[in-house]
Amino acid sequence: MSAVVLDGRAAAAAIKADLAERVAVLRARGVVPGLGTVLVGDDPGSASYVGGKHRDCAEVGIASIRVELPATATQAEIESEIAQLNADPACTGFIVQLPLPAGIDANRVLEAVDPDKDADGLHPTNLGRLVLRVREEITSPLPCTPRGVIDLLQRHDVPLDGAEVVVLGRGVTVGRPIGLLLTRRHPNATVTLCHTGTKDLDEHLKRADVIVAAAGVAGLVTRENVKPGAAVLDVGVSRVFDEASGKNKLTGDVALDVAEVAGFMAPNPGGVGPMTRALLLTNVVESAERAAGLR
Ligand SMILES: Nc1nc2c(c(=O)[nH]1)N[C@@H](CN(C=O)c1ccc(C(=O)N[C@@H](CCC(=O)O)C(=O)O)cc1)CN2
Repeated sequence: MSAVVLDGRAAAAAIKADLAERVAVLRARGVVPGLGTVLVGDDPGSASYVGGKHRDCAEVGIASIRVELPATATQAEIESEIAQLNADPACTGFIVQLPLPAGIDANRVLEAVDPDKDADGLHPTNLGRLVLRVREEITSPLPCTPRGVIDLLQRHDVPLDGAEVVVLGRGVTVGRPIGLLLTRRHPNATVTLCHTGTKDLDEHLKRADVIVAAAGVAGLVTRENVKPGAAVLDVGVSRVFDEASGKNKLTGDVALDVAEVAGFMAPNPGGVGPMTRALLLTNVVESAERAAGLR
């Protein structure tokens, strides 16, 4: 078997084309959506992700506001920049790029963001809304990577009703929120949250119809622990030394030969990453539409 590729680049391009039309409608009404980013420190990976977010903004007509602080910035300095973005009418949504330097309390930083401008959907109020009022449509920003994972599965008609879904990783951007969102959208999916400390991980993986691997451990999922026909989405990122180039290389959680047994596979790169970026823009446009009374 050779897996159907869950092509995040193609799906993200379609989402961005739709957003460009919606931004044009907003602009015609005098509303210009604006994404703010707060980047603290000089991590090249984070700088590159933030750069990508602003290129995406330019593509769909969203204005960009960039805040950059040195790695020595204090908690108070970061929170002061957040307060300014909260108050800035040109900024309709913003994010603080994670991870933050050691010594900064990321929870306090996330809590300082106005929940209505929380483009990452990671404010406690917005995460809490995933738990409450389960029979109502969610009208607040949603966490981007979980939303991207579910969108990619739905676009390819991967069955989720009654599916056994194993999420690998307990981080705040993917592992913890994805079960909350998935069971809102597909109440009959059974979601198991596993991690590097899970006993008998292999048994959980072998039972799964869908695996979302976000543990950040290179090659953790191998073809031996994947059920034939399962959907496997590689969201993990780790840097591994590459003998050939003498440099560190970005590597996912899923071994490449898993594609020989899986039914669907979201590769890394080219799978969920581009969806994370596209859904961030979606959150910004949706916030602007809500503020303009269009939703
Ligand atoms: N505030 C946030 N910080 C972080 C998030 C987040 O969602 N919000 N997620 C990650 C980083 N991230 C976005 O910020 C992100 C990571 C990867 C990609 C992506 O498109 N990756 C490409 C490959 C890129 C490469 O080769 O360097 C892909 O998968 O094809 C987008 C966004 C942590 N921080």
